[in-house]
Amino acid sequence: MNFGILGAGSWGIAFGNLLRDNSQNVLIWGRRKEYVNEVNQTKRTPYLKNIRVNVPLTHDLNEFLNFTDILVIAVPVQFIREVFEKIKQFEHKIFLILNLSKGIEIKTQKRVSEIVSEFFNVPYSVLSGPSHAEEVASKIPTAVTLAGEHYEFLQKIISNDYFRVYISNDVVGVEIAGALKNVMAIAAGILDGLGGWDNSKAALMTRALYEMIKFGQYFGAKKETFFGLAGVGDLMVTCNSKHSRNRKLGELIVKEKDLSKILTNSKMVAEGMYTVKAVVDFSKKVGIEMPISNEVYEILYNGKDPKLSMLELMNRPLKNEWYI
Ligand SMILES: NC(=O)C1=CN([C@@H]2O[C@H](COP(=O)(O)OP(=O)(O)OC[C@H]3O[C@@H](n4cnc5c(N)ncnc54)[C@H](O)[C@@H]3O)[C@@H](O)[C@H]2O)C=CC1
Ligand SMILES: O=C(CO)COP(=O)(O)O
Repeated sequence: MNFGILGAGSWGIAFGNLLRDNSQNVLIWGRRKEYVNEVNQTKRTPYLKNIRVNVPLTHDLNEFLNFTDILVIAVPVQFIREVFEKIKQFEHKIFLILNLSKGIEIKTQKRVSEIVSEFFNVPYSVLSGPSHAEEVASKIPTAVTLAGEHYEFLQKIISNDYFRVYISNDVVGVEIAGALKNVMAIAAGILDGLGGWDNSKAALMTRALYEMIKFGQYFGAKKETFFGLAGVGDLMVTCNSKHSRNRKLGELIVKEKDLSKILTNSKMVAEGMYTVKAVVDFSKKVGIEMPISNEVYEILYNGKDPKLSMLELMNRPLKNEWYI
C-alpha cells in the first residue's frame, strides 16, 4: 500500500518516517515548493531539528494522488477543506483516509470525519493520543489510539517497537478528545505563564477532562474514551510538554498579551486557538457549560486579564452535585 501524507509539517514528516521504518511506501505533499525542494535536498526540516527526513516530498498534487492509496491528513484542520477542494475528483483512487489532525473547523463547527464525508465516500479512521512529533521522530516509545474502519489492518501496519497502537470503536470521542485537549493545553500554558503552580495545574487538568467529557457526550462520544490515551493521555502530555505549541501559546499570551503580535512572530500552528472558537460558539448555542474554554477564548480574543479569569473561575457558585 502507498501512503500519501497531506501536510509536510512536523507531524506529517515524523509519521512518514515512522511508516518508512515499517517498510511502507510514503510520499508527502507540501504546499510550499521552495520548502519541499529544500527538504528533498537537505533531508532536513526546520520543524524537527537533528532528524533526518527519510521520505520524499512533492509539491505536485497530481504526482501525489497518482501515488496514493491511503490518504493521510496532517494539515491544520482549518485548511483541510481548501485542500480537499483541490483533490476531490481523485476519490476513486483513494482506498482509505487516515486522519492525524486534531481540531474542529470554525465556520462549520465540524469534526474532521464530518468534513471528510462532505467530499469523499471512502472508509475513514482517526489516529490520536500523546504523540509529540519530536519524540516520535526520535523513536521514543509512544502509544496512541486508533478508531474507525480497517482498524486491524492499520494497527498492524503502523505499530512497531517504539509506536504502539491501541484500538477504539469511538471515532467521535477520539476526535473530540484530540480537538479539545488543545484548548485545555492553552489554559495550562496560561497557568504556567502566571506561576506554574502544581495544585492549580492538577485542578485545571481534572476539570478540563470533565469539560471535554461533557462536550463529547453531547455528540454521543463514550466517557471511557476520555480516560484512555486519546483523552487523559493526550491531555497530560499536551498540558505539560515543552514541545506543545498550544501550551506555549498560553504561556506567551500571558507575557505578550497581544495574540496578533504572537502570531506575526511565530510559525507555529496551535490548533486550540481555532478550536476554542468553534467550541465556545457551539456550547453557547446548545447550552453546555464550558467555563475553561470560555476563559481561554476571552483571554485570547478579548484581551481579558488571565488573573481575573482565574479569580472568576475560582469564585463560580459552588457545586452541589457529585462531580468527577
Ligand atoms: N506536531 C505534533 O506533535 C502533532 C500534531 N498533530 C496534529 O497534526 C496536524 C498538523 O500538525 P503539525 O504537522 O504539527 O503542524 P505544522 O505547523 O508543523 O505543519 C502543518 C503543515 O500544514 C501546512 N499548511 C499550513 N497551511 C496550509 C494550507 N493553507 N494549505 C495546505 N497546507 C497548509 C504547513 O505548510 C505544514 O506543512 C495538527 O492538526 C496537529 O494538531 C497531531 C499529533 C502530534
Ligand atoms: O497533539 C500533540 C501531541 O499529542 C501536539 O500538541 P501541540 O499541537 O500542542 O504541539
